[in-house]
Amino acid sequence: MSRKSLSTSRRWVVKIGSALLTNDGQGLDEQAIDAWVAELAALRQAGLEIILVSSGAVAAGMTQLGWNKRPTSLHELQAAAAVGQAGLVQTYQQKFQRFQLQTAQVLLDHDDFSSRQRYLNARSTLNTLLELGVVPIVNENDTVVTDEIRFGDNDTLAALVANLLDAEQLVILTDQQGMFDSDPRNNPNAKLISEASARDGSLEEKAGGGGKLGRGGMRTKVRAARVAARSGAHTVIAGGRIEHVLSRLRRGEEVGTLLLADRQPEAARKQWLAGHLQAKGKLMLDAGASRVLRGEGKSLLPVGVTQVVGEFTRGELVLCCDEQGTEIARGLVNYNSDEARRIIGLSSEKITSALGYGGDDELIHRDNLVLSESL
Ligand SMILES: Nc1ncnc2c1ncn2[C@@H]1O[C@H](COP(=O)(O)OP(=O)(O)O)[C@@H](O)[C@H]1O
Ligand SMILES: N[C@@H](CCC(=O)OP(=O)(O)O)C(=O)O
Repeated sequence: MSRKSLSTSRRWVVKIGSALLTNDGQGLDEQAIDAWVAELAALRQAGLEIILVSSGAVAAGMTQLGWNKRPTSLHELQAAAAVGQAGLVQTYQQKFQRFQLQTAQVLLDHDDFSSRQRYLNARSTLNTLLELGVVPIVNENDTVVTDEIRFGDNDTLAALVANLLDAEQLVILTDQQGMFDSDPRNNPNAKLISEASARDGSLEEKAGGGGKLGRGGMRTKVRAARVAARSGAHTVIAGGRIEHVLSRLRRGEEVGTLLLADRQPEAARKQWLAGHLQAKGKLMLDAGASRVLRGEGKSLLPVGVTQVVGEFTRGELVLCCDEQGTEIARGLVNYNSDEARRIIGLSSEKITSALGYGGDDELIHRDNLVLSESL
């Protein structure tokens, strides 16, 4: 059943990562881009709506500026992205034109997802482009974001775009055949995972970081699958160098790793974006925790909580309130209310001794937390 959804879905977000797009850092891999564009164009012409999330601005800019080492300072990365983004989009534009397809550049940042108005605006523009038959090419707006708010990797951005547009499928193309049970760069015996639930907690332990060109590695891809699953989108992580990878996926062939969403799209969407869940309790936060949640989008740790109000079980929705009692976020809690009462105020390493058994470090993981202003 699971691979069948790839053949029947109508809207895909396809993400192509930096590790794939560049010739080992020596500019854009034009031949590879030719092959993906040909496949994407064929899928589009067969009626599948495609949103392309493409990395490569920094890598392309580095070559144009004659730099052979990726800079570490934000301002140099931004300068490289500003130079490279133009060339990147122009490359796609020319290649899609051969198939009589128009492209559009869409640069998004964190604020576009957290502000309801900008979120709705981005959604309607992207939907209009799709209705017009245009292929939107999305990247992070690297030149304006700051360290605190940038996604950094495009896996997260692609998952949020899948949420935004109710895509049924997120396809992440990378430089490995898919997700392995450990990083194949370090373990030659690593085995490819064919299928798992996007919410399988053990995946993150098997996922390592990225290579010298990519940003997030497998870790951000696993997290992206979980984010995509919120709106019901399944995720495939597959090798971008596999011949005809996209058409093979479309045919339902067993390529790469399929991470299944285990919620229906409508339910997930209502829960997370329209805020339709009934809150079962409240966590009162100290000033530090409120600041971190609001400003940095981090997980909520027990140490920052001063009081637990109401009764709830693990996995239920609770409100997070600041010292004034104002709701600042809501999320799905990792402990029931009794356990939460026993661990609040404690640092994460003390959770096991307080409860007599081990559990999550966070009271609410950031993937399960939404700031209330974004609802
Ligand atoms: N369990 C795993 N399975 C596959 N790849 C993994 C795993 N853990 C870490 N990786 C690494 O993730 C890298 C891909 O991520 P990244 O370098 O960020 O590329 P991209 O630019 O495509 O996002 C691979 O080259 C691989 O070495
Ligand atoms: N926005 C950046 C992409 C960041 C990046 O490399 O992400 P990823 O492809 O997920 O490793 C760029 O265009 O260079």
